[in-house]
Parts: sequence; C-alpha cells; structure tokens
Amino acid sequence: MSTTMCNLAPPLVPVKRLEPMQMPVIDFSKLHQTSKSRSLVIREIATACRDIGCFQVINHGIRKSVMKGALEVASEFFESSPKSKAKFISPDITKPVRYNCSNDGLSKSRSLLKHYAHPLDEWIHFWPQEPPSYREKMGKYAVEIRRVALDILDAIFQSLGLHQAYIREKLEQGMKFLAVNSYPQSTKPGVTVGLAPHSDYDFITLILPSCPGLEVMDHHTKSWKTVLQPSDAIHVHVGDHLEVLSNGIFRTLVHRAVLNSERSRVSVASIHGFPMDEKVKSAGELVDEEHPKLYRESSFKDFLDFLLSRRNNNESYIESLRISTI
Ligand SMILES: O=C(O)CCC(=O)C(=O)O
Ligand SMILES: [Fe+2]
Repeated sequence: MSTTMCNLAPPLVPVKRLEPMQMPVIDFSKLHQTSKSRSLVIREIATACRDIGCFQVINHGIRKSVMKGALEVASEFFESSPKSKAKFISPDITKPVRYNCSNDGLSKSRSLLKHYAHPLDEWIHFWPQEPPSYREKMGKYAVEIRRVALDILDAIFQSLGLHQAYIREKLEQGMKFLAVNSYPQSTKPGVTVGLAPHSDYDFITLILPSCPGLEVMDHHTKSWKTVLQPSDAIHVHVGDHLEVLSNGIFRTLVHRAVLNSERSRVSVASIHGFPMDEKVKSAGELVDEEHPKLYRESSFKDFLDFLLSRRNNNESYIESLRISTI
C-alpha cells in the first residue's frame, strides 16, 4: 500500500467482538465519609491502578446537567461554521488553544479542540465563543472535573505513601488541559480506528464520552478490551508521568478510540499534570537498592519537545524515559 493511501484511509481492523474490560466502579462519595471507608476506596483505587491501569468513578459530585452541558457544547463547537473553527487551527502543538482536524498520525479520523483549563481565569478568554455558551458550560465542567481529579490524585499518592504537601502544591499550580474530541459515525463494516493507540503523558486522564468508543489494552493479555461506561460515570486511567513518579508500580495505559457504528461521538478528556517546566521524577521514597530508579525525569515541556522531535520514530514517550537496566 502506498504511503499516501495510508495517510488518507483510517485503518480497518478485522471485525471481532471485543470483551469488555472488567474494571472497578468506585463509589467516590465513600472517599469522604469515614476514615475506614476512605481507606477502602484508596485501596480499591490503588489496586485498579496497579493491576489494570484504569477504573471508573460514580457519585463523584459532578451534576448530570454539567456533564450534559459539556458534551452538548463540545458537539455544537464541532458543528459550528468552518470559519469559527478556523481561527483555532494551528500546526503549533504548543498553543494553549488549538483546533486540529487533519490526520496527524495519532488522529486517524478525529477532530480535536485542545485548550488549557487551569487556572481557568487565565485561559477561558481564549476559548471558543461559538456556541455562545461554550465558555460557561465547558468552564463549569473544567472546574468540577479538576476537583475530582485532585481528590483521586490525593488518594493515589496516599496509597504510595508519598509527601502530599509538595505534590499538592505542584498540582495546585499544575498543568491541566481539556482535549475535546469529535469522531464521525463509522460508515464502513469492521472497526475503524479514530484515534490511534497511545498513552497520555500526564498523571491521570479522566474521560467523559457521549457514547462507547474507547478501548484499552489489557496489561495481562495484551489484547484490546472495550470500555462500557454508565452514563454518569467518569473513566480514569493512568498516564506516563504516574508510571514515572511511582517508579513503575503503576503502569501507563495504552488506549485508542474507535468509531461508533450507530452515531458520531464526542469525548472530553481532562489531562492532569505538574506545571509546564516542573520535572516529574521517580519518588525518592520508592527508590532503593532493591528498586532502582527506572525512568529519567521529565516535564510537560519535555513531552512537547519529544513530540516535535519524534515525527518519524515510533518510540513512545514512556519508552524514551525508561533507563536501560542491562
Ligand atoms: O475519545 C476517547 O475516548 C479517548 C480520547 C483520548 O484518548 C485522548 O484525548 O487522549
Ligand atoms: Fe488519550
């Protein structure tokens, strides 16, 4: 097949009914009830991160109307006029607000609106104004999902026995952006990949989808599993920087999005990490003679530089950080 054809046609994967990923659905309200229920939830989260790299949360306190509002304005943005979207188009991946609707290797058949979302006051003025309620509705979701993410990260770091204050401080100042994704309905028989397999660079990613389409790579069987998500649940998975910080106790989750055969799909992925230039390194508490440091330190800025320099190389970011132990 010629390279041109490769670039134009989203890859077809043989039709095969995938098994759903068996993952815990965690009742988040129990995190703040008694110290006993908190300990149990922390243990559930840590086990999920260690064994499968993902879980779902319910009773997280984000109102249904806020989740619905975010998905609605996401769809409306992608349906808005080409002119209103065009002003966000840029080949520069370092832009704080960026719209991309071309096949960039990772996006096979996906349009992406990416925007920084914390501190919200600093960035919201750059967000789309079409539809007119975009800033208000996506802004509400951005604030609420960040609260959930910080609570989950607190629980994860507590399970690892790490100093909360330093990490909390860095996360307070931290890098958070929203990747708002749009995928067309699949029109072909078989499975069409909309977003190619990848892992996220961050600590954790939280995903709110409008319908099924997310698939995750099972750590144990190395096979794809589909993600079934109750409508008010949020999907959470481990990213590269959590693998680094935990010195490999938790492993980043490879995932992809396939096109839904019944409808078009939008998803809002919220990405959480340290500030742009802050290096993430394997926590000192988790490194000793028996557990040598497995990763090089790196920041979000280093990740962007990696993407810019990679172009023709298939190495993933986490692979580029692994220290050879041979
Ligand atoms: O659309 C999805 O479910 C996945 C999105 C995703 O992986 C991303 O934005 O990094
Ligand atoms: Fe992702």
